[in-house]
Amino acid sequence: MREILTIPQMYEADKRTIEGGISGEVLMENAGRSVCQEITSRYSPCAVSVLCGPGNNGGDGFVIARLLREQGWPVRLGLLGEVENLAGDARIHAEKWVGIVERLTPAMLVGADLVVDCIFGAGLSRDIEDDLADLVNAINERPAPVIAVDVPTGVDGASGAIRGVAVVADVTVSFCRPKPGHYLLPGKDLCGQCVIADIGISPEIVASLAPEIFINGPDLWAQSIPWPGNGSHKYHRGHVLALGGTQTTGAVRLAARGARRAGAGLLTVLADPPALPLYAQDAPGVMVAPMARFEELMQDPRHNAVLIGPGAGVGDDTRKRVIHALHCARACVLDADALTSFDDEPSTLFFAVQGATVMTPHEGEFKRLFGDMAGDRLTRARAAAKRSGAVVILKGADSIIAAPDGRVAINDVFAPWLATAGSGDVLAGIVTGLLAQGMAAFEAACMAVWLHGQAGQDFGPGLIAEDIPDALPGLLSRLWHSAKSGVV
Ligand SMILES: NC(=O)C1=CN([C@@H]2O[C@H](COP(=O)(O)OP(=O)(O)OC[C@H]3O[C@@H](n4cnc5c(N)ncnc54)[C@H](OP(=O)(O)O)[C@@H]3O)[C@@H](O)[C@H]2O)[C@@H](O)CC1
Ligand SMILES: [K+]
Repeated sequence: MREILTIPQMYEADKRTIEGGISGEVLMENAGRSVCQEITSRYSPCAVSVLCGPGNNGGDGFVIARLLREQGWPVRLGLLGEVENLAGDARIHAEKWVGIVERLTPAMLVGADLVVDCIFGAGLSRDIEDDLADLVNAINERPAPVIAVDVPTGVDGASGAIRGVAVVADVTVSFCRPKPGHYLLPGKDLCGQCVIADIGISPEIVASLAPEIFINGPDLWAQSIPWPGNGSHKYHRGHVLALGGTQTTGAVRLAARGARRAGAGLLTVLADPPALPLYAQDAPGVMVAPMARFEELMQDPRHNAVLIGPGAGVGDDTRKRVIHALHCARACVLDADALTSFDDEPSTLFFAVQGATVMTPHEGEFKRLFGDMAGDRLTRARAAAKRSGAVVILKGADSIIAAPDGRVAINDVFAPWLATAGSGDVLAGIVTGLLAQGMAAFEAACMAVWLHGQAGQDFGPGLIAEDIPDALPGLLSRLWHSAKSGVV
């Protein structure tokens, strides 16, 4: 279940299921029952207030209220608007509710031990304002736990944006597959624990929608990991050229360690002669060569992956080296200064992309290179990948990995410890190390972001960038043992 459905895909899945013979009324019953089961498995019977909106999210609420009451729970139900104005399946289920329908005001919260938020779901179409905003704030001010149905009211399911105000939920129960808003910030933080319930939409129907958005994880790329075999030698595992700075050497030293720990067979740092001893002394397994030999070394096809950016310096020299590396069609990872060097002429960079290329901008670098694109991070990363022809890793707490062919993954880890100097350099190194071993660009980028995130999550507080490469052997061992036992 790594697929994420967009909101239009979810409506289409609903439609195709109904065409296939399961009625909308039954889907809504299934949705309500799944939420009811989550509630009864987590809480003992207590006073519940079910808050219903005027659409099908509210319709789910009528089912939940009825089923909880049938099990003896004390339930109050409040509706935004009148039952007469409800339509379709929501109307059908509203008419099965035999209790009182109260007005939806903050008075609904008085005495509630548990709140069920069914005000707006996938159909949220504008900001929440006025009395409704007051109600949402009142829900958030009270200590009673909140179960959100589909998405917390106010969270845009497509983007994770907060439309005015939003409910802070303890648990969110959504249906069939997650939506982007469950994984993109800030929405992700408001969902609490996210549960995805099966309401009868078949995997075949989901597959027929050809989902392109995924939660990043081993089942997305583990099959593509190029594990070495008995007959492998170091050249089978690739030879990285990492272009190092003269003044700033730490960035490439960190990146080099990341690339080597990720499995690159050999790694040569190119730098101006005064800096070479520093790189050589830093790690005995690293080779060094003067930067003046870059073009000559690029003629040897065994040098199959190039990292340019960390500590490279912004300007003409970096620009020329990037264009040369891209023209040689080697796997290229472009980070930091390699991206910033093209702020004034991004189309020169995009035009030169031809082989496996991964760009790793953070928000600031992204904006400078791709300009002020419209939309949320997911939409912008996808547009940037299409435009540049490269795999784009838009770094952040919810890193997005987008391929030019439309595939995109959202990373799902909690690792704020990674916000530390040098962490991005290590990530760029890990991507390069995986590309050097022949992994395809999208899979390598996804795996690198996952390894980086897991390293941060596992290590926890106190992490410094140097710790990330050293956490890789443990993570890779886990993946290796899973691969050997056939479990992903
Ligand atoms: N698809 C499926 O597979 C299944 C879906 N199911 C459920 O259906 C839900 C989607 O239902 P939905 O399409 O009726 O949308 P929903 O979220 O109820 O809201 C629409 C209403 O809200 C109103 N409104 C919107 N924003 C507003 C604002 N800021 N302030 C004020 N009003 C605002 C909007 O008004 P309008 O924009 O039309 O003026 C309209 O009246 C989905 O989340 C899931 O829970 C399940 O039953 C199982 C199967
Ligand atoms: K909701």
